[in-house]
Amino acid sequence: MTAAPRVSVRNLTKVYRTRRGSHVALDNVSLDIDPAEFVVLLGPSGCGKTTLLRCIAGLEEPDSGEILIDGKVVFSSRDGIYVPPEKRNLSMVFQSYALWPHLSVLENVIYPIRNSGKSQREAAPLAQEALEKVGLGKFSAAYPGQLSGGQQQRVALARAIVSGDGLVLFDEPLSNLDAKVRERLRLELLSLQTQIGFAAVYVTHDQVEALALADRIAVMDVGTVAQIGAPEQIYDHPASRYVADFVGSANELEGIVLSVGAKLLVKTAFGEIESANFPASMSVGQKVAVMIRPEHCNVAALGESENLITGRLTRSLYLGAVRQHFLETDGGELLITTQAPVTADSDGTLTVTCASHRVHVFAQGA
Ligand SMILES: Nc1ncnc2c1ncn2[C@@H]1O[C@H](COP(=O)(O)OP(=O)(O)OP(=O)(O)O)[C@@H](O)[C@H]1O
Repeated sequence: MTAAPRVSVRNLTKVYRTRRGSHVALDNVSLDIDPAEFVVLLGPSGCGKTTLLRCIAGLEEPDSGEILIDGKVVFSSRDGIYVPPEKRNLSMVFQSYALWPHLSVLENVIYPIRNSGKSQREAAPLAQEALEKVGLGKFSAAYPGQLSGGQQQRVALARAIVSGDGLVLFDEPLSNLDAKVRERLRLELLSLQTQIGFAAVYVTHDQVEALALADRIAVMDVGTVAQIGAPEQIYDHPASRYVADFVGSANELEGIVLSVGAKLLVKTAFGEIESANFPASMSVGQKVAVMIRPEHCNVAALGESENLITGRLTRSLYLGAVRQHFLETDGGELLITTQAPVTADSDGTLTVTCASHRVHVFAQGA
């Protein structure tokens, strides 16, 4: 038997009404989050991820739909139920840390425990233990202003986990921190989550962060969930051009289907391209979008014949872990990435190949 979801969002719609008109921020969104699952809401600015998080938290009241936390209805438009945030048994971590500046680190963490009715004597050791867990045991007497951004976010994390709620909501918690601290905290957050076993809903527009943290990523597109799945599934099998484009980088070109079989043959500006990744409903003559990730293109070896594209190598950039190369072809520019340096032929051109199972084709407009 599988455990009941920690969070169930059912047919949630939220419309913001302003003097300039109304804006549908969430359009019939449904989503289940398992206990101890880490779900990342990913998408560009304005797609509705913060609104969804705030609706789960109870900071925003949806127009219609239902939200259940641990099987208990906390919002239902049909039954007129709206449980306020403090009664939803969840914690939140914000981008701005939201610590009390006049309280010590320990007192900041004690605060939510006291609010839940425990005495100071009961709360203090629990708060100290949470601070030890985030590596700040020695800083309990310090004030937030005396700590670095990363340390302040650790205090916020301690405060979120101390309540023992099974659900923690994160609103871009690492985006104010520099890259190194962000990477460190990502790892710490993951090990805390594994250790404690809370469910996490985490908002970000940073795809690397999403891929690194998530059990499942929900890619959002103007108020809807465009695709939800494990990071590998989202990256390797994007359900639409939008998802393919937003997660990872992609060369995109338009094409027309020439033949449909086990593989699809498409006429593009780069020449004829074969794909083994295409929707079932393709037909000859149909206009399509072809997507090839830069890292799936390799320099063609002698005798190679699959999906060859030749272009003039105009620039190679060394980026440390990878190298980026730009090929000017008759059909436009192609970006490829490699780990090893590449050398153009004596006429300045380079021929690359891309395996057909790495070429994605979508119906135009998908
Ligand atoms: N209080 C509000 N009043 C009116 N419109 C709002 C309000 N809050 C959000 N919106 C609009 O709803 C849409 C979704 O906003 P939301 O903040 O959920 O997006 P987001 O994906 O979290 O974006 P970001 O990454 O920029 O925070 C946006 O178009 C936004 O302008």
